[in-house]
Amino acid sequence: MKRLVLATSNKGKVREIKELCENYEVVPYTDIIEPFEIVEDADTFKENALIKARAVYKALGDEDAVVLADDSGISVDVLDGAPGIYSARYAGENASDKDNLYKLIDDIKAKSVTSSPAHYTAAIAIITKDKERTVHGWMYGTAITEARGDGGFGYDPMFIPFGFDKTLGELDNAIKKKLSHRSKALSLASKVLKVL
Ligand SMILES: O=c1nc[nH]c2c1ncn2[C@H]1C[C@H](O)[C@@H](COP(=O)(O)OP(=O)(O)OP(=O)(O)O)O1
Ligand SMILES: [Mg+2]
Repeated sequence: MKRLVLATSNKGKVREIKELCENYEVVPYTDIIEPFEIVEDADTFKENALIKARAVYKALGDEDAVVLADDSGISVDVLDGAPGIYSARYAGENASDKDNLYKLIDDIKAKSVTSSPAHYTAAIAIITKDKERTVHGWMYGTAITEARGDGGFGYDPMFIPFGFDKTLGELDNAIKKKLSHRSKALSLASKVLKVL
């Protein structure tokens, strides 16, 4: 089985990517080398995914490694697309998922609405010795001003995917697996990986 090293320290992403890439031995880089800080200072999801994948590829020092990074976030229409690429640090540099979630709820409430169209974006970068590749996936829906359910991670308790009336915190995991920005991006990524 081909080994895929994930350039992430987000346990929610690791769990989802493992579930979605059954044909690979998926290993977070933190299982191989000491975790280190990666500064995600680009201004697009794509460039930030490349920064993470390049940093881990270099740190592994194994030219045959296949490294996959995910940079993702939620964009809320009523907030002109915020937090977007700043999703992980919306409530501050060391903010927890909960801090970010409740700040987003407060900021939507401050617009005097109880919901807003929103979408998730995932950019996936894959690096091998000869090439860098990127793919994207999106999931559209509604951001609401309360947290419901504890499934998924991050902003999932306040996100209702289009066509449903429950949040990703409440819905069965199988639904997110089918619909998510990450699963769509990974489905394209799997086509890239097949030709490696
Ligand atoms: O499916 C999702 N369900 C809920 N929330 C999500 C999802 N996908 C991304 N998100 C949120 C979490 C975090 O606030 C930000 C990602 O930030 P992002 O920098 O890509 O990830 P991270 O810092 O947590 O881990 P790492 O950079 O090590 O991969 O968007
Ligand atoms: Mg990050």
